[in-house]
Amino acid sequence: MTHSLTISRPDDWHLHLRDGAMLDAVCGYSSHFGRAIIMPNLVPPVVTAEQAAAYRDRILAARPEGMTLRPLMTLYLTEATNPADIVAAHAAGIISAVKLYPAGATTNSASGVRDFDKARPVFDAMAEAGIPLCFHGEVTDPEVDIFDREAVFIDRVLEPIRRAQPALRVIMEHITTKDGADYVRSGDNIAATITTHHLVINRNHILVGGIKPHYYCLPVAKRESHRLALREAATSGDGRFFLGTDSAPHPDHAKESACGCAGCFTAPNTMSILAHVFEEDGALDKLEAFTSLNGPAYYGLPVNADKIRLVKRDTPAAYPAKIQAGDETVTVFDPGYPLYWHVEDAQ
Ligand SMILES: NC(=O)N[C@@H](CC(=O)O)C(=O)O
Ligand SMILES: [Zn+2]
Ligand SMILES: [Zn+2]
Repeated sequence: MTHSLTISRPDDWHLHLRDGAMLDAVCGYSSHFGRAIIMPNLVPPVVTAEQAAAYRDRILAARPEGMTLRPLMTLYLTEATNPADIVAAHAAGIISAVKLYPAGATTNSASGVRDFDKARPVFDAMAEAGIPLCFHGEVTDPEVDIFDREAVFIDRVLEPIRRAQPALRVIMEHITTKDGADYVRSGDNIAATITTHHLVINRNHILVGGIKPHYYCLPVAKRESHRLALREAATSGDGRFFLGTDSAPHPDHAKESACGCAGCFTAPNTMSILAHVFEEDGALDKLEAFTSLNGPAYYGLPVNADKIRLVKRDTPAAYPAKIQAGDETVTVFDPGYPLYWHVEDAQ
């Protein structure tokens, strides 16, 4: 039996496209998406409107022929960020959001924020201008267990910031816990992205039977009960949860290392995996809300006017196990099962 489903073109509300040869190699794999929030954690980070505009132009130039993805740019918040610069970049249409990395929390986050009080003037200006703030929500305190860092971030950092500035529009990026999902449901002006891979893997996938570097990302996947809580949130249709793939390519040599870096590259098979996951949970009717409706509603943008079609066939969808990026390879996320949902453009 062939099933098919036509949905508004999805958006990716959290995407790493990198730069240079890696950008050229990965950009085309996000072609099913209408728009993507582009993460600013380049080396050096994207901290000025000029850098964001130049990066946007490099992304537009890297799109293969016929690809329509519109990059929505972000600025990387540092302790030196001037509130007026953010407001001006947003008013000029150069940026759609600002990204806050706690210093040292994840890949290329060394220039992030250490003392959150220093960013209060930025939070106030963003609240007034209605600019969304995306958080990598983990504390970096070495005393806090890595599996607890998201939950502790909510209590120690996010809740005090939101209490001081309730009008700030917050997105908790890539939530990995039931705590995160529950917190998002508990208030106003808060939403969360959920990645494809956190709907598929728990921490056993990373550690049982040998260490699997290609399943290591940050925040690290948690125990099964948390994965199930994320599945419930994503497939519920609740407008506060939407897709941010966090597709984060790294060269294989950097991941398959004694100190392997964090990130899963999911762009090539994300929509096929999501259709599989939503079908498994009897929630295919909620897929469009998660991938195509809830994100634009929270960001105050229109839903994409065009559509894509997902077709379930008897033969698995083909995607590469690895891609070439310059003289390096990048491994594509393996969900561990064949994917029968194929993605097509629809009229
Ligand atoms: N998610 C990851 O594990 N890695 C991301 C950074 C991030 O989103 O935290 C990356 O840039 O590689
Ligand atoms: Zn992150
Ligand atoms: Zn990310």
